[in-house]
Amino acid sequence: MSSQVTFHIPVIDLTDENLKPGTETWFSASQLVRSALEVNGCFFVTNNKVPMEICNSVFALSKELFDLPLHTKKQKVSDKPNFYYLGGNPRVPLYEGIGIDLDGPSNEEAIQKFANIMWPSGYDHFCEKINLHVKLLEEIDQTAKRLLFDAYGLDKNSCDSLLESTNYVFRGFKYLVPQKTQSNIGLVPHTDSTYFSILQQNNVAGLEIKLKTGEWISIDPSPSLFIILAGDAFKVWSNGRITACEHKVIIREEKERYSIGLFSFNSRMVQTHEELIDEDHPRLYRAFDHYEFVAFRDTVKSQTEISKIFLL
Ligand SMILES: O=C(O)CCC(=O)C(=O)O
Ligand SMILES: [Fe+2]
Repeated sequence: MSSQVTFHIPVIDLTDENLKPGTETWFSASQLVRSALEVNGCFFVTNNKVPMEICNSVFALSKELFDLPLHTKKQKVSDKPNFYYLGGNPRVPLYEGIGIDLDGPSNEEAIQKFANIMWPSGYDHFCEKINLHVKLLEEIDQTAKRLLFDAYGLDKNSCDSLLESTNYVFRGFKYLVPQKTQSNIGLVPHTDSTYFSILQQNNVAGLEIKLKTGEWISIDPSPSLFIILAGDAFKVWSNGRITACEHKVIIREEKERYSIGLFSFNSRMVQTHEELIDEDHPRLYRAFDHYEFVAFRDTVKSQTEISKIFLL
């Protein structure tokens, strides 16, 4: 079992053949995942099953998508807040993001619907490759969540219902190279509203995360290394045990940067898991509608204000 440590952040090999529920390997990986999420709110995953050929196609397709005219990218693709095109924000002028609302767990129709809006005459190659990649990322997401649930020794049925109520959004990002007079901030420090955000870079660095110590570290941009960040929803679900990982994007290279990610939300309410509430750990947070929270946090600028929103 791989437990190589990068800046004290473990790397879990999800393709390890011995990684099966009930084994010693599973148990030790689940403890690593739990402690990594409680301390720094993130860990790395390697998955040799994700063929580089698919990753390369997906990054090439993401570039094609961003090359479309602005009015095409800005078309309405989802009713959910932020599950669509974002760009032209004067606070982060280098940044562009575009989302595919998967409308539940992996859903070929949703990808097709998105592709038909962007390319009205159809684009089967886009649908095929994105669908394959999303499926692999979803497998990573669900295995990582099961490892976490087992580390807390939780009831399987209630955890299954959390997985079933997941709504994924697959997003691509593009960052311009800053001009001489421009700031190199790609994205300001923030936590995500998600349970997990699984991020993949494409050889151009930029993603930085804040450790518990307060130190910011830059994440290796290799496309074969995925980073899983815990977001606000897991902090609330875990009754404050899990840290929502603060991160930002800083463009330090003279190259356009592309990244992609799978983000998990709840199509119902986000609430604290009952088994994680007891006399020693009284309930800290109120339940909330995930999409209302996403919409609300857009109106609030400070991270401190955001983390107080769901406190009782
Ligand atoms: O581009 C990246 O690597 C990070 C994107 C991100 O943090 C976000 O969209 O919330
Ligand atoms: Fe983020």
